[in-house]
Amino acid sequence: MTTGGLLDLRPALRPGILVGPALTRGPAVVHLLKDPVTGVRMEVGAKEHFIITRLDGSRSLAEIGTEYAASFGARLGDAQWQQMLRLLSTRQLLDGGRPVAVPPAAPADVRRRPAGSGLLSGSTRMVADAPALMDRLHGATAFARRPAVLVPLLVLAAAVPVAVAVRFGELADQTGRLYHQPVTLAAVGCVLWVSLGLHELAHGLVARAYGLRVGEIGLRRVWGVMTYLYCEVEDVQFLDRRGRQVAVAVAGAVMNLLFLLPFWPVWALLPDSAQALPALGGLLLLGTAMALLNLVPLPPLDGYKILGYALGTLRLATESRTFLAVAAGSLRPAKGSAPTRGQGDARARLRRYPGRLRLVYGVFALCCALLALAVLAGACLLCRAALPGRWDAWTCYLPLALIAAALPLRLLGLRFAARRAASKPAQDPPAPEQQAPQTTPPAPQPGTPPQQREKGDMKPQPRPAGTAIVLDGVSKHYGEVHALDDVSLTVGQGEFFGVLGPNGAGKTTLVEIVEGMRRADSGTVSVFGLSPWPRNTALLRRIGVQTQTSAFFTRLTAWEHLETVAALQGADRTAARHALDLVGLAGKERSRVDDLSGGQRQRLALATALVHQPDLIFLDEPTAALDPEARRSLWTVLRDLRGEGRTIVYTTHYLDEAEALCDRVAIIAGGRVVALDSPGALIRSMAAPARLLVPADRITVEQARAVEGAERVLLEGGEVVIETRHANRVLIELGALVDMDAIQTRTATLEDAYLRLTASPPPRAAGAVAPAVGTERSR
Ligand SMILES: Nc1ncnc2c1ncn2[C@@H]1O[C@H](COP(=O)(O)OP(=O)(O)OP(=O)(O)O)[C@@H](O)[C@H]1O
Repeated sequence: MTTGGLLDLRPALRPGILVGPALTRGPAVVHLLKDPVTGVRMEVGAKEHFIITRLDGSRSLAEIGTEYAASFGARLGDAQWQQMLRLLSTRQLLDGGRPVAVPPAAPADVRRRPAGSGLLSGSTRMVADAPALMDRLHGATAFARRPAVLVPLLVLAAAVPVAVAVRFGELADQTGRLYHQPVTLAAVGCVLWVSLGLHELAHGLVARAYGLRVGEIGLRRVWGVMTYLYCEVEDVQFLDRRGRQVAVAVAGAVMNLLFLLPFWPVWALLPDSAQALPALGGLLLLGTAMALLNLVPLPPLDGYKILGYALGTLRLATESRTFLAVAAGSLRPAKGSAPTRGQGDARARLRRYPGRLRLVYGVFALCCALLALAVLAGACLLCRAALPGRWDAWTCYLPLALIAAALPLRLLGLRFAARRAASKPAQDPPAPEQQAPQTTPPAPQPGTPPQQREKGDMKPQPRPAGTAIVLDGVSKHYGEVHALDDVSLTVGQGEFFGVLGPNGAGKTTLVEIVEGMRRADSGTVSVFGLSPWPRNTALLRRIGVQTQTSAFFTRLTAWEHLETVAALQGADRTAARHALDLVGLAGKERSRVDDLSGGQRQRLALATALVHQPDLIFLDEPTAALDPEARRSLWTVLRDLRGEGRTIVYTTHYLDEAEALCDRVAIIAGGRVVALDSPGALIRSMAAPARLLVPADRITVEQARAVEGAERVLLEGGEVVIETRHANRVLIELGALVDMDAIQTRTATLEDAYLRLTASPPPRAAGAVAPAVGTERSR
């Protein structure tokens, strides 16, 4: 590939691409990017953002490069520009690039009712055209946005909690009486339910006023005990001013307080003997409490969003937890005089947090702990107030007693569920986690050609935000063989995570421990917040495992096989159809399994792992033994899966595949993680030289050696290969000797980085090579 003219290009970002302001996630500064056509969201680092915001069609890459060098003190090489452009192009973000592949509209029940969403939990869309409704409401409420109306309204809303505080005694007394009037209490509950609906609409209206879109309005059911109106507001984090983001989030609570205003004068004017007093007093007190409780900064309440927006942080709670874990890890007492490897890593990670963020995450964690204590204390006081006098002496300890009783019950429940799963896994009810509504991102269009390799730090944003897998200090040995040694890593939800390493490195052991098929000797493993060992029924349905030796019902047709697997998994025929379509076997449903080609069987194995729509998929070399074309077309399927927001853990020996597909890879050698980063970052970190290839009949080895900047010259086949870290300079020099079209540039690949990293693996503990006798092996 020739590079001449690259820096003269003047690319532009496609119009309409949303680029968000700076946010902090963990110790890093990131920006969100969203393609409004495909709905795909990504996170980019500050440097990528710097470049992307300058791609306006008027500036050349050379000019942007100069600005970049002035700001970051480093020049971007051709290889980096190529990576960046390729990445933007494959993500269809460049103007005039590949036509945008608009994802097909998924059927409403697929979008709104993912696996686990049912009668008791889930969401139902209530408004056909939510944006149009919001437009009309926006017009109708224009008067309220005038400062002359808005400011007094806000003052009145703020006055409501003050008034409640002043008249708290009377209101509490009347609320107490309300609890003895169940019918009136239910009526008050209904009024508050209406207030909750208005709360959601208020979020939508303020968002609409700032030009945001309301995606959907509907009813959400939670565990069959609660139903409430929701209004999905999109892209709040893309608003350029934090004040506006906060305004969208705070609007709901303000609406709840405004809703109470008309009831105040009625309540104040009623005589003391009026029968309606408990209802009105209860409404005012409970309505205000509802509004204020919503402002508590804990997820998923509005107060948490407000705090995140105000501080400009992403996933504050998760990142605070991570920060605490890192801080605790760095303090862990060392076994000997020197810090342990894990402790050293934690200290290095801790140093990456700037002082302000340490304060933010630390204070947030502390406040959460205090809030939890305050809630517990509040519950104790409530018990004391609500229960009859003779219990007074000890009723205040009731919440504590309940928590103490709930813990062993919960543990018992988990054990029971695990045993049940072991005996008849197919008939377990869906896990509650799975029933929680979740947004399925649009899948890329079927048939989209396989994308090119994607490197660099730009990663699609994991959806939904959160962690899928956390391993902390995991070790495993088989007799004398230490298969895993103090492995710690985290896989984000929605991440495509590669596990690479030479034979015997410990990959299978690692994956099997996460799957819950093996028990770690030490360390902790958590999958979606739960321990996978012993086999955890709540996790079984969220995990799909594809192995190279997937068992098939070979005498059945592909469709019968999938239908059978779906039935065993408790999934319906729609799920089997979805899985079959997803892997591109739609035309093969009538073929018998043993008549399928190797590639088609691999696809069927994938469909088998997917049939119950798991959130986390383990893939073990799904493209092994496939021809190049079949491999590439399976890549498309895997990308589609990734596009659906699923988390994928991918074990492979094909490094080109890992480079093309994975957001991050962990390279394991000798039972340890020797590198963990995005393929692009790993390649850069190894600073491997670029290779320039010139046909041997155009240049001699001696001439090539004489070129300034050439570090190593080899004769490979019919090519003279020049290795250099100064490809630009060498290219210019070579241009004087041979025609530019004859030069091919090969930038460093993940394979180069991998070979260097695994060249001298850390020594495995005693007896690493010889497998121990008598231990079990399941794969
Ligand atoms: N059940 C077992 N009993 C004894 N030793 C084992 C057992 N399972 C794995 N090992 C050893 O543990 C080490 C790690 O094995 P593991 O299968 O996890 O590596 P791997 O990276 O998956 O290898 P491959 O690339 O061949 O699949 C190897 O030295 C292996 O011989």
